[in-house]
Amino acid sequence: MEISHNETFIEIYRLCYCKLKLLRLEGFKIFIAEDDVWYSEILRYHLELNPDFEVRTFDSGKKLKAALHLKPNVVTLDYSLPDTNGKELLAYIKSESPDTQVVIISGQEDISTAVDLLKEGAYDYLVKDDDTKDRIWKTILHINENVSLKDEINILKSEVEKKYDFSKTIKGNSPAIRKVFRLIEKAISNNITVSITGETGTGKEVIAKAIHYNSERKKEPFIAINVAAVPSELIESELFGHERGAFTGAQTRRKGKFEEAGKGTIFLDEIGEMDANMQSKLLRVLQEREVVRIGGNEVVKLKCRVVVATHRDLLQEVKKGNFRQDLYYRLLGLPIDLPPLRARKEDVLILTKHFIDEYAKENGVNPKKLSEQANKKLLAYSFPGNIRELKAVIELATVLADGDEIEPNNINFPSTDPLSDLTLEVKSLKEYTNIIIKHFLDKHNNNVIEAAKELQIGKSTIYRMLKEEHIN
Ligand SMILES: Nc1ncnc2c1ncn2[C@@H]1O[C@H](COP(=O)(O)OP(=O)(O)OP(=O)(O)O)[C@@H](O)[C@H]1O
Repeated sequence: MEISHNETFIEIYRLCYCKLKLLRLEGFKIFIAEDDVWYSEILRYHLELNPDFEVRTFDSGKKLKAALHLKPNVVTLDYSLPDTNGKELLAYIKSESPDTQVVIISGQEDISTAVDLLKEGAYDYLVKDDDTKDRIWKTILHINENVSLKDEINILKSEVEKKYDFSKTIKGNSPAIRKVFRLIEKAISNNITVSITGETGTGKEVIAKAIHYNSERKKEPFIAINVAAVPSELIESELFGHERGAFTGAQTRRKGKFEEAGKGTIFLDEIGEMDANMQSKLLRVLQEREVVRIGGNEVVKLKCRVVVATHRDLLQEVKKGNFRQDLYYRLLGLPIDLPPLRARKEDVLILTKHFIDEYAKENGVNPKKLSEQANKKLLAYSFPGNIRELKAVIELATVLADGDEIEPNNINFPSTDPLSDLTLEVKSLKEYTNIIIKHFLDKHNNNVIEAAKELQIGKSTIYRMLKEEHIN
């Protein structure tokens, strides 16, 4: 019997050893608290088959407590030690070393005690019998994998944090973006709600993440939700969660985004698109600082920071009656306005260089240069899609450029803007004027009155020019 168990162990061990080796680079500490010395030594023998496991044994609760500062990964705990019981020791371990996982080993099966202990944080409850060693092995393997995954998540998190070190990633040196940097610093050092405004693609989400990943909340979740992208009938349950059976289709209980954010940051993007009914619900949640899942009555305290963004002028929306004034003031907090790219031309070339370098790094090629004419073409364009559009344009230009230099013909704007080519060639004033008139006529479907209105000139001027210049 014993031999077949040994074989099973060694087999499982062989299968899993390589995986464990990959998963963990340092020793995995296992403490066995067991007053039956013989049983304790058998466990130690089996667990030490894995050279990555550092196993220590303790025959009393007192001795185990004295060694807890070594922060074991796992404690296997005999439920009835001579000087204490499993329940008391579990609570002690959880308070002194919260990351330590505790596997309770009991001489007898007692379901209600097992349930109690699991509720209080025990990882598993095993009954001593011939199979216990196999089951401990598997349980420890699970714990080891979980610890490795947690380590991996922490490494990824710190990489994300590095990525959002805003002084390195948010490019730009215009007075406008420098003002934004100063506001981000303010937002980082306190918990005030932040409202970010700016046209699409100006970097609102980048700013929200920079605030989160540079604040004290950086280890907690950053949860983003685009209000405009969620159908209005689902938004309440997305934000606040729901209980099982709260409505047709609610088959399981689900946490809302506020609850998911915990002590982190919730980013409500496109807040200006929220409908009136939902606005009043959100206002109540923000005022009371608590949420209740749909169909439930458990109150969940709100601990997250709120960052909102919109491309709309919210005050204007308040005036038009589309956005609640009280909600507007509750959300305003620290306002950060991101000017469009066309209003910070200094940043266009800085961002262009950044995107060229980024592309080269990602693709393992040398960064290309921008010819002077290509520079001019970029600066003359209005970038309705802002930084997102610039990034796409530069990536395409880098691909299209044959040599080391990006030429104007490699730069293609998705939205054709004839005015952007205006300064590329030297023209007479009359020629410039014709191009402008043609552009505005096109824009208004040849409606002379509308074009004249936008250009703030008389319609007869346009008719005269059409006649003189034979413009169709
Ligand atoms: N200052 C910046 N430096 C470098 N890259 C930036 C900067 N601002 C924005 N970007 C890049 O531009 C793109 C658009 O940014 P982001 O998604 O944050 O814009 P947005 O304003 O939230 O857009 P939308 O309103 O459409 O949601 C992203 O690829 C982002 O990495």
